Amino acid sequence: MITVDKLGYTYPETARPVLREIDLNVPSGQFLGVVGPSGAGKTTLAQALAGYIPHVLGGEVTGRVEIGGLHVVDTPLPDLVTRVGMVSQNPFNQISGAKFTVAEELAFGLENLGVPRQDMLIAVREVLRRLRIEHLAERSPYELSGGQQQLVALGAMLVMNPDVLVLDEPTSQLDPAGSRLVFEALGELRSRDITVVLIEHKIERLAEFADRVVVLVDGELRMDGPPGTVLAAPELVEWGIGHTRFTTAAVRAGGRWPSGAALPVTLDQALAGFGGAR
Ligand SMILES: Nc1ncnc2c1ncn2[C@@H]1O[C@H](COP(=O)(O)OP(=O)(O)OP(=O)(O)O)[C@@H](O)[C@H]1O
Repeated sequence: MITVDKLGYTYPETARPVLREIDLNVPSGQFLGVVGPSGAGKTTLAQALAGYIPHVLGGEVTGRVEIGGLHVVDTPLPDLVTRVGMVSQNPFNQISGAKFTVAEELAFGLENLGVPRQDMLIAVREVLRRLRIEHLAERSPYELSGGQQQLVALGAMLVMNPDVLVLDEPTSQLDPAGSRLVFEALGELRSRDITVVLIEHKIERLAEFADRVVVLVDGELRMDGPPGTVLAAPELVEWGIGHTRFTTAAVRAGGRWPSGAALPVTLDQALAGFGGAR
């Protein structure tokens, strides 16, 4: 569970806060999507949730961020990493550099925690299977494509079984099939009560998989609600985020979209609406 209370943040050596008065409660097991235009503060928010802010990046934090009851500012990073995992935009930066194979890389975090070898092997095998990367197990993490590295970076977090997983565009380098696989794997985390915060430009995927979506604009949370409501809001166009193809089609269809029906954000909703209009 995540509790954010009036969070504000200013980077070191800058004057203007990039996060302002953010209030956000995310219950255990919820899949939250975060959208917003470039420069809105999404990555900064992710870093504040994962404790990189202020523990690595410094700067000035106001308000509170709590992860599972731990106050992030007061908790040393090594204590936070067992609770919250972060997959950053650039998977290459997440490779430890200490290991020769993908399987060893995935085991690295558990090894540091002193998890018995047999349990470690079972956990690594399970993650390799879930992300369908068994064939990469003996490869060097440095030889992989960007998309494959994204899967390994995600696997390295999944294997730790954190309470909260924060992901910053984890599928940006993946093909559609790989991207779907990641969204499905994240969707399954609900049943393990893991909270997922996903920053994502692919809003069609969020429409399909997220329980809730928040919109960050210029460091402020401007909208918060179910994907069907938030992603169809007219303001998203004005803010440069845009709509899904299904919403756009219904808007452009004019009178052919049933009057009074909510605009669709997924393919199924669009088919149901247009089918009903026939
Ligand atoms: N290390 C830093 N020092 C100073 N300012 C920074 C730093 N990192 C980011 N910023 C500024 O903070 C603001 C928010 O940046 P952030 O990367 O969080 O936005 P974003 O919504 O993730 O954007 P994008 O979608 O382009 O990744 C921007 O104005 C950016 O220039």
